[in-house]
Amino acid sequence: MKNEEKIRVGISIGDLNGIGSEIVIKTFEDPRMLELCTPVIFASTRVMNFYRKHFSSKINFHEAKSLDKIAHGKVNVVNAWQDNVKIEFGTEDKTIGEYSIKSLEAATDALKKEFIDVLVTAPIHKHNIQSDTFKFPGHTDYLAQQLEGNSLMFMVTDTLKVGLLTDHVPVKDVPSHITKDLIKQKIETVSKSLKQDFAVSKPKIAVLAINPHAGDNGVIGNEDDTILKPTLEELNGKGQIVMGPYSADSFFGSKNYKNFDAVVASYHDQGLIPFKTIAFGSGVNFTAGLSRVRTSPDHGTAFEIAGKGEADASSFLQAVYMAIKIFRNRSEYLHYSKNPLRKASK
Ligand SMILES: NC(=O)c1ccc[n+]([C@@H]2O[C@H](COP(=O)([O-])OP(=O)(O)OC[C@H]3O[C@@H](n4cnc5c(N)ncnc54)[C@H](O)[C@@H]3O)[C@@H](O)[C@H]2O)c1
Ligand SMILES: N[C@H](C(=O)O)[C@H](O)COP(=O)(O)O
Repeated sequence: MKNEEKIRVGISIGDLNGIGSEIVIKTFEDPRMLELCTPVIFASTRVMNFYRKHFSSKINFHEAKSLDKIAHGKVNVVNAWQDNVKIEFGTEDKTIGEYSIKSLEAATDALKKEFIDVLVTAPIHKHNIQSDTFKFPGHTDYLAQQLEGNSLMFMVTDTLKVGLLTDHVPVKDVPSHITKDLIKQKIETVSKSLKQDFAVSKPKIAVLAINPHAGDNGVIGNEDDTILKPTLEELNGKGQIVMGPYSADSFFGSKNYKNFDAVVASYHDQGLIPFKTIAFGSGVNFTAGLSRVRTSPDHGTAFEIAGKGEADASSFLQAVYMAIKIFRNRSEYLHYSKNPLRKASK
């Protein structure tokens, strides 16, 4: 990216029958957004114009005929398909699911080839995206395979950050996934992301217990004593500030989370219920730990309100802001860590 150019924000359109199109249009119909960034929507001009009419929006789309024709100052649309697609808001449809994957694949390819700087994904429907060729439970898992690094589902706002040890894992399988190596890798990723993506120089991290009341000395499970505690001790011995395991039930109610830069939860709902309760609408789902930046809003396809003009676009807007902020922080961090200030000679 040249310095004088705006950050190019790639957008995968998500499930065409969900609220993705509405939140994307609501976000970019404000012309001030074009002063901040250059949006590039991966869908089709035909389908985007259908949405424009449906939502009676004044937004104008610019068809970028190829990735090197992305125009600054415009809301670009790259055709990820040419077909005529029938939209039926609120309907789960396998064929529609295929278009969400075409959009995601085209956007990911552009991200890898650096035609876009960051990726913001509108919500997909996890059931109708499944096929013989696409068997991922979500964006995080797909991008983990496409990009370099160790992925981490990191739910973030400016003041609350929750990372997960396990993400799209059925509850019955959670304990077998939580190994010492996984804990070390995820906490290391949280720590690195706090430094490079959020400019926290000495991260302070809290870890939630796996079992109720941290197992109560083995009365309610022993994983906290046998796996989590010794691993946290080891990490602390290496200079990280990692505290816990804390009983998860009272951790957010007591406001203890405010004492930390990030909280690590053992499994999806342990972390996402408090996060979405506190931050629904302003929260952002960030895939940390990978070679490129991807964010998304903290909600799904919301089929029951799709097409009605009722969708709240604030979380998508925050996802765009957050992707830009992380991209800038990371670029700065990488620049300065490659060129550290020389020590003064004695
Ligand atoms: N990033 C993603 O792609 C993503 C994120 C979460 C869920 N999902 C998927 O979406 C599908 C539906 O999931 P769900 O029903 O559990 O969650 P959901 O977020 O779609 O809906 C939960 C509730 O919140 C409401 N809601 C959600 N977003 C809203 C918005 N922007 N404005 C107003 N109300 C909103 C919905 O109407 C519903 O009542 C599932 O397949 C799920 O896996 C995808
Ligand atoms: N766990 C996410 C959430 O509830 O917001 C959601 O499933 C999306 O996951 P991906 O980002 O992997 O699609």
